[in-house]
Amino acid sequence: MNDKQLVAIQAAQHVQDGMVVGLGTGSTANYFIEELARRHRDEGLHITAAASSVASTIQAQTHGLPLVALEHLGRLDLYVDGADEVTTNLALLKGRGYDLVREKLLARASERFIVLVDKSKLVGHLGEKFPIPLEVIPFAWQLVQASLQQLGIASSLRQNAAKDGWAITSHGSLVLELTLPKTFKSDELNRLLNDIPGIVEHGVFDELADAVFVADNGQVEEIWKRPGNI
Ligand SMILES: O=C[C@H](O)[C@H](O)[C@H](O)COP(=O)(O)O
Repeated sequence: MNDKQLVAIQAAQHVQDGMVVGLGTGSTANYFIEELARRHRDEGLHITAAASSVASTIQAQTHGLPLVALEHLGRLDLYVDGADEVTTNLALLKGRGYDLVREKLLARASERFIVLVDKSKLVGHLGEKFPIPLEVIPFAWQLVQASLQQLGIASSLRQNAAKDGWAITSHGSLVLELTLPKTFKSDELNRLLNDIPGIVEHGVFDELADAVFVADNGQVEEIWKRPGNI
């Protein structure tokens, strides 16, 4: 069993009967969906799931999890997802995939948000290893880029790796990737990006995670924001 699978199985133990559970996107979240489906099938665990992307919808359908559309949700009990970077104050960088909007909606609407990473994702500040992704309304990308330039932040459109052209999200947005000229505190960066019109959503998840489960060579450490809140 690899570290991503290990941490996902541990997170699935936090799911209780009757919960509404948000399903993240990515390779780690896929292991969580598999384990949740196994508990649903083998242990009769009764849950309702909400998917954060087209990819996690298909993963849940393939494994036979009952899904509810976001339109029908007012709140969730638990959201479980991976992340690209995690700081010591549990701020996250997400969005190497394409589904920031639904991911942040679910993270915000959930009673608890558990993040699953391996040790390689721990960083000193956001943007240390990856550019910060922004989903932007297609007709606004140059205006958003100009707003960023005024703040001294360079950005470029994400390319579609599989074919010529630009990356397009599930909601038809373009993706701008930012290279930060200096180290920003996560709350400062969050505020700054929230203030720019034309940005649909961005990859800085500040003050949203309740716990980060970190896998390291077959061991899992659970870091809870409020100790004892397990
Ligand atoms: O949009 C992508 C999500 O933020 C993923 O949760 C993140 O990229 C981590 O993915 P993985 O679990 O595959 O490392």
